[in-house]
Amino acid sequence: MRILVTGGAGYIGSHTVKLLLARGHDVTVFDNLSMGHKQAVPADRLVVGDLRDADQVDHLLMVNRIEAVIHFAASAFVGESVTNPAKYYQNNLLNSLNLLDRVRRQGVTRFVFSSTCATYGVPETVPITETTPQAPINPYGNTKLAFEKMLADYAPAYNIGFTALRYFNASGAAADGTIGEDHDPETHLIPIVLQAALGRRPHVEIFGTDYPTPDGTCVRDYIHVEDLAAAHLLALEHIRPGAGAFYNVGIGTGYSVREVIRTAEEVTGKRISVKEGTRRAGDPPALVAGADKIRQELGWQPAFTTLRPIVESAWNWHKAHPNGYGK
Ligand SMILES: NC(=O)c1ccc[n+]([C@@H]2O[C@H](COP(=O)([O-])OP(=O)(O)OC[C@H]3O[C@@H](n4cnc5c(N)ncnc54)[C@H](O)[C@@H]3O)[C@@H](O)[C@H]2O)c1
Ligand SMILES: O=c1ccn([C@@H]2O[C@H](COP(=O)(O)OP(=O)(O)O[C@H]3O[C@H](CO)[C@@H](O)[C@H](O)[C@H]3O)[C@@H](O)[C@H]2O)c(=O)[nH]1
Repeated sequence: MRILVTGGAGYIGSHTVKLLLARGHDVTVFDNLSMGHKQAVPADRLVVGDLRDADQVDHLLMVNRIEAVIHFAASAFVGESVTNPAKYYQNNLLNSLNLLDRVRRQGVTRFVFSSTCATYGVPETVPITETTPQAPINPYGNTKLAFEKMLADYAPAYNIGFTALRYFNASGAAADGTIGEDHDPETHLIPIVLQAALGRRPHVEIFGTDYPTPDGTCVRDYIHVEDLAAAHLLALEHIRPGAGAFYNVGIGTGYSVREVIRTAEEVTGKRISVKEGTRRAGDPPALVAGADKIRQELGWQPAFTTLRPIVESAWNWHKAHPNGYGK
């Protein structure tokens, strides 16, 4: 398939591009490199540009005769979305709408969207299923939910088929060590903990120890980035024009911030210094996936089902690339 991958030089995007290429797809990556890395994708696949430029997007769809779009490009930090919501509405909603309108005009009928468990807000029950009411508690989640709704309205009207994958917390790195997670600034827990283990940070701050969870710290479902990539391939294969589907993608087990730190200490053999801090705005206490639907309907099967091998895979990358992709 001829596929346009927006945000394909980013963390999850680059792992998905790697898998798509390995399966023989014809991939064009479109990324403004605001967060992504040109080293994360083959040079001959990368087009540097911004989704704001709808004409460039339109041109790419046309000249490359694109058959499917996987849309990763977004601003994706929960905390930042609370302090700078304008950035999130511009990038995640308006720029995504630009893309979707050009997709519509060019008659592309397959669209896969990176949604998030942040659309559920503070869920009434855990694990979260796809029918759990969506009520985001941060601007990031609001923008992602709004775009889900746009897709649902566009699909039958314009014969676009879509799958929205609601990822839980992406983590880990490629098994062959070639690509991994490198954000600047880094805000995600696992890379921060591993940077502390490498001595590149003095300590890890725990954002809140008074949550209604077993040890008082937030609980998340960490899903390996290669298992996420595999979910995109399955999604592409199952899309039907004019119809949409929503799937949670997680392992179904939650780990607290303290458990992540403890696991990282075991994996790295290093003591990690911890500072107990206050809550970060916009964080729900516990997000754990009920992911039976994607297993049953798409036959998705994660290779990583517990935290430890996920942290090991991330550690292999961070040890080998202490400066990430470098400057
Ligand atoms: N990381 C997670 O745990 C997680 C969980 C749920 C959902 N998601 C979603 O998955 C997607 C990918 O997340 P990630 O962690 O790989 O993030 P990332 O920041 O590593 O990747 C996003 C990529 O999009 C690019 N980009 C951003 N705005 C752009 C624009 N206007 N035009 C062109 N390129 C642009 C960035 O340069 C970057 O390479 C995002 O949509 C995010 O909201 C991530
Ligand atoms: O230095 C840190 C960093 C994080 N945390 C906590 O660790 C947990 C995980 O945080 P983080 O790794 O920043 O991920 P999330 O905030 O859960 O957000 C990620 O996961 C979401 C799905 O849950 C995605 O939608 C987002 O794009 C992605 O950034 C949260 O409870 C944080 O409060 C800390 O205690 N200290």
